[in-house]
Amino acid sequence: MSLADRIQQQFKDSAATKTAALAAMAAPIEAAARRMVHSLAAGGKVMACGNGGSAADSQHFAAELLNRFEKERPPLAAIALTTDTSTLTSIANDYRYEDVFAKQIQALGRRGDVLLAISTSGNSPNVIEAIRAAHAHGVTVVALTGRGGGKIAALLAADDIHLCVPAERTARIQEVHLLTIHCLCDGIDALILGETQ
Ligand SMILES: O=C(CO)[C@@H](O)[C@H](O)[C@H](O)[C@H](O)COP(=O)(O)O
Ligand SMILES: [Zn+2]
Repeated sequence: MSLADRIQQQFKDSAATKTAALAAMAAPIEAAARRMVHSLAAGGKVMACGNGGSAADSQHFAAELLNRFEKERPPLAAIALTTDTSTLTSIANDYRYEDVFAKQIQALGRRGDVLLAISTSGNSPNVIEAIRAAHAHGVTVVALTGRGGGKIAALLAADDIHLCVPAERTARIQEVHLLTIHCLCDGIDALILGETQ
């Protein structure tokens, strides 16, 4: 296959994955946006975590909430747990890499907060420990996964929300994760600004 053909195939696969994901994900994305607005309106905050590309997604989402997405509205309480290298390296060095997000949630998590836990495989141990810490502190989990949700699917509580991309390939899953994050930002803004009910 030529390089041009490979590129064309990636675009086609990405578009097809997004179209296939719509049916499975639209309703839980709506529920997640409503849950986040409910938490923010009650004085809660949204925390986000993940590894690699999902760490970047966590930061992308937190920045769009705290600063702005597409419209003027008040800054929203959001934090990525992936950014403070002193915190991350000291927890990984003194305890375990599995604890890098969980310990931050133990310190910062309050009942009614929301954790956006991102993992394409659903199997990253530090994201799993973050979900356990969230449950222990009354923090609702919105899990953004793929590949059936892996171990995270079995770990979620009844009132958690699972946004699972019906795809197997990490890159395609991540592309739907970014679309999902932008749907959440758009939905949160529309609810806060009274543009939708
Ligand atoms: O962006 C990519 C691959 O596209 C990588 O950086 C990827 O995020 C990393 O391998 C992560 O460690 C994968 O973790 P997870 O999605 O399985 O939780
Ligand atoms: Zn990537």
